[in-house]
Amino acid sequence: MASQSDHKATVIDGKFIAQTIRSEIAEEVRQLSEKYGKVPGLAVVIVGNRKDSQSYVGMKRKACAEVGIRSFDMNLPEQISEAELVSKVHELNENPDVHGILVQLPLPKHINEEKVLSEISLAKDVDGFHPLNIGKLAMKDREPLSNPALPRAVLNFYIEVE
Ligand SMILES: Nc1nc2c(c(=O)[nH]1)N[C@@H](CN(C=O)c1ccc(C(=O)N[C@@H](CCC(=O)O)C(=O)O)cc1)CN2
Repeated sequence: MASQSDHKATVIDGKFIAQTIRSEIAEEVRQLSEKYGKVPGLAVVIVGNRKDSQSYVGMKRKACAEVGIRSFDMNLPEQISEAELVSKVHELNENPDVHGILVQLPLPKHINEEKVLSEISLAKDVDGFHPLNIGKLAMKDREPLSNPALPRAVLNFYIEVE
């Protein structure tokens, strides 16, 4: 039986691993653009002025820029209605240059988060927060969208290539 002393602690260098993954993604994005003329696009939607949310969103937009993913910034006012926000999500669903959508949480109290998240196209749900993606609803007559053949840069994006 293995004793505790048989196990050596390994220090994980998270910054190095993150940098390695980002470099790999940057290369995959470059190849995707070169081969198919398609640049992955991520829409980052933020509602209101919460400092923490703004900071997370800023980091996500910066990370996109670093690897060559085009980010579509949508900064919406705190007072936006649920119906208006859903309509913005629908616009992004229809935009062929937007391959991934994330809505920063939490949303203001007057907005039903689950309703908004359920309006994000399943194919563009980068957070995987859609009720179908988190398994709150059963998949009916649908093929799972995750395709292991897609490179990591587009794992959560769905880009149709000819
Ligand atoms: N659309 C989304 N909204 C929110 C998410 C999300 O994943 N998608 N998560 C949080 C906010 N958030 C990112 O947006 C986030 C919060 C906290 C952390 C985290 O790892 N915290 C660590 C500290 C990390 C560090 O210091 O480097 C911790 O708490 O231990 C990551 C992401 C809500 N909204």
